[in-house]
Amino acid sequence: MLLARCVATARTAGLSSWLRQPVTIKLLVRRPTKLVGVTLSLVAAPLIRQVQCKKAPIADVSKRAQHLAEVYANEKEPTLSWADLWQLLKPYLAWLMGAVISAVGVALLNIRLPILLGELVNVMADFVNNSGQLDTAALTPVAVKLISCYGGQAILTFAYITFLSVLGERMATDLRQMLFSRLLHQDMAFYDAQRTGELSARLSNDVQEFKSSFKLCVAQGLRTIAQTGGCVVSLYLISPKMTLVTLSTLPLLIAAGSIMGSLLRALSRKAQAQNAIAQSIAEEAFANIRTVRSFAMEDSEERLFEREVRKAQQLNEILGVGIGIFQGATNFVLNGIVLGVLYGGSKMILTQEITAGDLMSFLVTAQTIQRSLGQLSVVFGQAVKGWTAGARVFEFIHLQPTIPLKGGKRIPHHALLGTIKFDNVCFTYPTRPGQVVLEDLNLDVAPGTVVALCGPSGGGKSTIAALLERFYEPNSGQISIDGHDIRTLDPEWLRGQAIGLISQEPVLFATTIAENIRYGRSDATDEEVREAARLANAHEFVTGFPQGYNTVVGERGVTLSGGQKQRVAIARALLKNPPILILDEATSALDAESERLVRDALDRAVQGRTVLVIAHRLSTIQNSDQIMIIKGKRVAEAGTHKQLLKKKGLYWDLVQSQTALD
Ligand SMILES: Nc1ncnc2c1ncn2[C@@H]1O[C@H](COP(=O)(O)OP(=O)(O)OP(=O)(O)O)[C@@H](O)[C@H]1O
Repeated sequence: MLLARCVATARTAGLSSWLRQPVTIKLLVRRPTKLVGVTLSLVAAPLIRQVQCKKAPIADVSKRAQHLAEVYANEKEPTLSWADLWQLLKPYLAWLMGAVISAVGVALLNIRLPILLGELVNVMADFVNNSGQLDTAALTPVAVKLISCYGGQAILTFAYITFLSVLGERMATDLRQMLFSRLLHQDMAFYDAQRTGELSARLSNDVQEFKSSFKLCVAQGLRTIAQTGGCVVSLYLISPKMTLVTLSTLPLLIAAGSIMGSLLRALSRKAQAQNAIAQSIAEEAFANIRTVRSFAMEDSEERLFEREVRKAQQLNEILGVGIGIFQGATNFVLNGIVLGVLYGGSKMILTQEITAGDLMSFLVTAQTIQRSLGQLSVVFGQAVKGWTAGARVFEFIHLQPTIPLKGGKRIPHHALLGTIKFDNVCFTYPTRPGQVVLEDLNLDVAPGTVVALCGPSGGGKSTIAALLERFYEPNSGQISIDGHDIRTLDPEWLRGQAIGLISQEPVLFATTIAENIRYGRSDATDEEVREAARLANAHEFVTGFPQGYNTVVGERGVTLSGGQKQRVAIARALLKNPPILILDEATSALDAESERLVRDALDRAVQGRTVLVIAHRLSTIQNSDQIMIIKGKRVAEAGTHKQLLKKKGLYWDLVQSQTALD
């Protein structure tokens, strides 16, 4: 095919006629140039095609991870206080005490067991040496003690594991609930700055890590500490002098341990932050899977995730090495101490301060301590991780929102007219303090009227709606409803009953249609839900589904069309029956038929309410009682459609641009 194309192209280039022509200088120069050009293009075209057909190179999406890393690097290190821990443990003190007593009991039995075994060996050695007969009278008490000890150990082990499991699970549940509740209460500005992946990482991974570490620390830590304490007493009984000399090394050990501990904590924090970055990337990819798919970015996302997960792996490996060094060094130092005891002890034997038997007992007990401390260093490594995880959880639990969710005045439903007033409102978003969005904005909305807010994109229309719902506080100025400053009104009442918001991209929950509509008012009857759906032009399509109102809509309502989602959202808002309604470009994302249905529903919805319509379409704008053009951080023009048309100016420009759109 390529060859055929070559020939054809050569023909069009006039190869045969060129060959038949008389040779001139001009011809010699011009035609070969043309031919070379054609030949080159013949060769180049498939190559270019091939290059174009090749899959686009994987885009560099690393900035996302880089941005996340910067966010984490700028965070200050969260801390966990003993008071936090106490607050968490207080309701479960009985379980904790049960666990502590059982764990210490197991430890004490562990100290007792070797002694009993020794006694048993002595009794057996006695009858082997002396009579050769089994002396059951001497053997039975020791055997009974030993069996009771084993039995006690089994029961206590069962008890402390059970107590700890109950305690750990209840504490983790409380922690999750506390964190979730505190997160739900945070200001919108907090959510503007946070990532959902990070929040869910704290809610699941960090709480899990904290719980496991706590259980391990109480179980193993307590046992080993009790064991060590018991052995130190035994040591003291054998030789007070040698015990005190050995213990004098403790402050040095503790100091070294603390330094190492803080290094490990820093490492652990880094590793956990990196885990959260990887999780954020995965969650974002899942949440935006349609965008990922439609841009064929699976490979890029995969690469990005792999890179970040590998970084997390490396940091965790370094942390593992750090913990390994710590444990190795601890063992080395402890062995050194045992050696030192041997050296000092042999000198004491020479000076007849202790017997060789005492030295032997001292060494065996010291070795038990050494083993316990070795285990303790493992516990310590885990404690570092748990402490960091706990600190990350409590960091958000301690965060105080600036706008409360509850508390304040409520205007009775029958007395609420729905007058809205913005007085010299200035506002900048907390996450972008350098950009003034509204400056001395004044706005008056009479009760029961429909006011269209229009104007250029980014002018601040949605911001006005957000301020009215008190998602943010204005920097200065006042917003009032029926003359009441909204800061004095109960936000729960304001958002839950006074104002209904229908936005451009309504989000539904992954449950049935009925439940999604009932989100507007949880005590609504089935008939009220249906009535709201009828008003919102949703009843017909809902009953067309095989499962009707019990149809599950998928995550964020993904299994419904845009228009259907919008109508369910309108039904949800109508069920609330709010005196003030905000329609934030509620129909702009719909096709003509869906828009007709939705607009029809909205026309019914606005009856008898004060309505703020954030509108782009001329048909919506001109049907409003009043039009306000938001431009230059304030209301640039206001009036009815007719009044503004007379003035021409800004509104005229808008009408011109919108006519084409409509
Ligand atoms: N959460 C936020 N944090 C920081 N800045 C924001 C936030 N939301 C909006 N902005 C900025 O505030 C300005 C006003 O945005 P707003 O959404 O109110 O405009 P709009 O008039 O509704 O625009 P559009 O018609 O395009 O929806 C814009 O410059 C926008 O970038």
